[in-house]
Amino acid sequence: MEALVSPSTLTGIYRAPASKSAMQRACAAALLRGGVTVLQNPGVSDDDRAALGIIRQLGAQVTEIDGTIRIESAGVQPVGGALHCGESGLSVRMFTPLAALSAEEVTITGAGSLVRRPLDFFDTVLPQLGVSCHSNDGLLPLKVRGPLQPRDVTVDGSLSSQFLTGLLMAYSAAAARNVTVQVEGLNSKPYIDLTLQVLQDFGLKVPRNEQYERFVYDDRDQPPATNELSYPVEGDWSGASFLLVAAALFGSLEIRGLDVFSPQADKAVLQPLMQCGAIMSVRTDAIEVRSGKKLDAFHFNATDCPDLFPPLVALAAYCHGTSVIEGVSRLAHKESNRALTLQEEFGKMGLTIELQDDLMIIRGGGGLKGATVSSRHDHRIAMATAVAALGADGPTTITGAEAVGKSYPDFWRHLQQLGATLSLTDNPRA
Ligand SMILES: O=C(O)C1=C[C@@H](OP(=O)(O)O)[C@@H](O)[C@H](O)C1
Ligand SMILES: C=C(OP(=O)(O)O)C(=O)O
Repeated sequence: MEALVSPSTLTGIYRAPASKSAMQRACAAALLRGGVTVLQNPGVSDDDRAALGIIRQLGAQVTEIDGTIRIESAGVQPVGGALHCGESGLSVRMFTPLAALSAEEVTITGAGSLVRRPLDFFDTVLPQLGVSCHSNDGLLPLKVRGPLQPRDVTVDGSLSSQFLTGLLMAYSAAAARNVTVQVEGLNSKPYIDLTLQVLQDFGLKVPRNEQYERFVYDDRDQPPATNELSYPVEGDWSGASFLLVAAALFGSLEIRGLDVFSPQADKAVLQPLMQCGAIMSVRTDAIEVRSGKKLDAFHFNATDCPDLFPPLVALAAYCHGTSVIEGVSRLAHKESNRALTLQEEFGKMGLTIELQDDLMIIRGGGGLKGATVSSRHDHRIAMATAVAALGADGPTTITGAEAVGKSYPDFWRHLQQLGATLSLTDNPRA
């Protein structure tokens, strides 16, 4: 699919979609806690659908009722011995240790860019926990056979926090006692806060977080969950960050459905927006953002919130001066190698981006030109180029526009509803 986006301004009230990070964790936690959970405001992205499919494959009954999702579970009980993770990095990394709670062999597969994303962590760590694990040289498909036994272990958290999320969920489900997960070089730390928050919300055992270096399970038992749990999935700061940036540059939006106290990493988008001088008012019920001021360059460290690079590149393109975003090394293993993809695709619109070690240096304020760019099958590249296109000197064609489905299938419709001039066609050129 192609999106043709013309220069436009956005106005109105915007409601953020459900966070896929929160939704996928909620699916896992509902499977693990057992009994009945009803998810309110469930996510509808491809990654959310993958997580729902996975918990079915792990034995849960999932029913959609009047815009909610009812999950009934008796714990991890694999059905059919296969897990399909779609293109979701979080799903493969979080659900693999959960599948390994069972004594049955489970084969884990994925699609698209996921088949190139590293999983060596499991080859190293799972055998130390009594799990037999065979990967395709550190890639999918994976075969695991548990049952996983929580033990003291030291793991590497530098490539991705998602492995640790999976491990902590598995330890909590196995009611780990007197064991410690030690982590070296953890990145994307707020995602672990979100994991711990979800464990807490679902009544699962929560380890003590010692400076993101040790996660300590004490000797207490966790009381069994009894009552039905109704869980509202929180709004998505990651998807909304594109609209926050768009409003700061080209319009005026009242953004609702975001929890300003959320542990989500991408809430940090407010910092560079404030630093560059965006006109904003942040309240607990809504965030108002509008354009109208010349924005200045900013310096921001995105090591712990790497998904903010794409929207922040769109922001930096229109900020006057040289903006610097730190944390480039975190982008190598996303849906695309995002540092290079951003450099190449924004380059087509006339933006100069330099990559220097861990720094992305963006020379903004010179205006962008309408061009033909590709999402490179990466949802966040499609959304970032769309935001940038709103201020370009002519129309921009974004090929592979369907990529947004991974996290935010309503993205194009929402942009249109807020006043963007855009059309979608089914041309499959990518
Ligand atoms: O746990 C999560 O929900 C995620 C963690 C982050 O990954 P890393 O920990 O690999 O940085 C983030 O980039 C990804 O989109 C979602
Ligand atoms: C990298 C992402 O997700 P995941 O790692 O879960 O595939 C993302 O949403 O940008």
